[in-house]
Amino acid sequence: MKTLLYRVQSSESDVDGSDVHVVARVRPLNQQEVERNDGSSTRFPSDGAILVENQTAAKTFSFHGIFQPGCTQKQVFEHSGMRRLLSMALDGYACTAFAFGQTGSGKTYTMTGPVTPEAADSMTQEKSLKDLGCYGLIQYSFAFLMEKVLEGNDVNYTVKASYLEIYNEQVQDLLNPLAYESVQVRWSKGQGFHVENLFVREIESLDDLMSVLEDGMRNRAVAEHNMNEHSSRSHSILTVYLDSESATEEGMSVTKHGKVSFVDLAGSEKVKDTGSTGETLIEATNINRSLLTLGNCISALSDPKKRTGHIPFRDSKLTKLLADGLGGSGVTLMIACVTPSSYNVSETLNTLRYAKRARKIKNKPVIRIDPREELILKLQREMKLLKQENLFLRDQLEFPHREKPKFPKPNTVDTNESRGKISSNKMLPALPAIKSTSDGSKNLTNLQEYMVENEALRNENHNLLTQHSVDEREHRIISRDNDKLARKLEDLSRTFSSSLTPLSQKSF
Ligand SMILES: Nc1ncnc2c1ncn2[C@@H]1O[C@H](COP(=O)(O)OP(=O)(O)OP(=O)(O)O)[C@@H](O)[C@H]1O
Repeated sequence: MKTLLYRVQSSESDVDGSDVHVVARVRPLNQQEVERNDGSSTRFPSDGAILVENQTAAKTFSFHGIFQPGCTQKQVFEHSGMRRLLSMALDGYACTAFAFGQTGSGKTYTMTGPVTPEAADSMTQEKSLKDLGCYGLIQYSFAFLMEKVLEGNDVNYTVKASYLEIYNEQVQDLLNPLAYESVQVRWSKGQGFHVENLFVREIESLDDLMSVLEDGMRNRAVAEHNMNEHSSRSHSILTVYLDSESATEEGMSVTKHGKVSFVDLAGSEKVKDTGSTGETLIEATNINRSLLTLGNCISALSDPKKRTGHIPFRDSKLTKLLADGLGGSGVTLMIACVTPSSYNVSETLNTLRYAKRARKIKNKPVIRIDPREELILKLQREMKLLKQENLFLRDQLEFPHREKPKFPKPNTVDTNESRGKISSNKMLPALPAIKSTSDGSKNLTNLQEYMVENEALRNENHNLLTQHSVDEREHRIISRDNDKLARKLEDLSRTFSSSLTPLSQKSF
């Protein structure tokens, strides 16, 4: 029987993306580890479970999915939850996929595939999801995204991309490497933490996206040390922005601002193992410091008692830029990369402990949409409900149905309080013409018109309700009067019939 190299947890409870989706990937033993006769410290007892053992103890961890050594890149793409993450980005959510783990554990391999000059050279040859071979999650995701974007399905997408690295606590624009001094992380109320002056490239094809990756990777800081020939000395974030324009049921055009960020973290390293000195030692210190801050944020966010308190996002640029996906309004996939080598068992345990904590983080994902357009949409939906209520009330009162309003300014409501009578013609407010446009000033006009229309409908419904209760009260009073009259009539007829009794029967 063929053994499955990936084991995914079967129950998919998190449908809205509020749980951080966590999977673990174990790479094969490398040549150095084989030559050293390292044993394997990992086993895979059941779906989504990984058991790590050292000389003294064994510990089992459970994740959404486990990828064993020998798993293909395609299997990781298909079964890691990546497709779902991308679909959510296409729907307007801010999504993040990030790989973390010790140096040499396979983060860059998982995200972009093997880093060789040949691989980079062939990157810009137009490819499809089927022929990506050894490429990583990023290229598979690009192919998936562009397939969906070009399909369209009543949605118009505008695609852009940026690529940055955080090197020694400085943000550098990998698509515009000469401009690093002007690239700063800022915070604003509307955007949260964001990078100012980052170069954003317009994308029209899969080829364009591949060249973003290729250009960025060429500029990325890489160095050799004892544990990895091509070790990333920086954290990199490649972001694909997906602005989508679509029509709502009400015929309004809405723009959503989805995005997906692919984060390849630099690996934590024990300097005595990597042998880092000079420049690489400074890099290692910065890498370890920012990863420690990330670890502190994850610890605080995974603890129900601490998650509402202070989270030290501001302590590093990395955590500032990941803040939205960690306990914020984004959707996140984490890939914990580990080596099976018994020599590195304590690092493997550390990575999996962080991954376990990350599973407890709760996000509150929201679709990113222009607040004014969102308000218009809300008003349109409210109007629909008010109109339904209006129809119902008019039916109850046997009033004629509301005519389609033709004039652009609000009308007044006839509040004939003495009788509560409403003239159905007079009270019709304006119904604004609904325009399918995303143009700001027209949107503002629409917004004002909808507010006026909804206010008028609310007033009208209120008056109809008042009218309804007035009618009911009158109905009750008339019924009572009628009852009284009926009783009086009965008394009268009784008196009358007794007055007609023959004289002979009367006793004197
Ligand atoms: N799943 C895998 N299958 C085959 N080879 C792999 C796999 N994962 C990693 N490797 C190889 O292991 C080596 C280290 O991988 P990689 O550079 O991706 O590690 P990393 O975690 O990104 O390290 P660093 O933090 O130092 O950048 C590379 O030669 C890579 O090709």
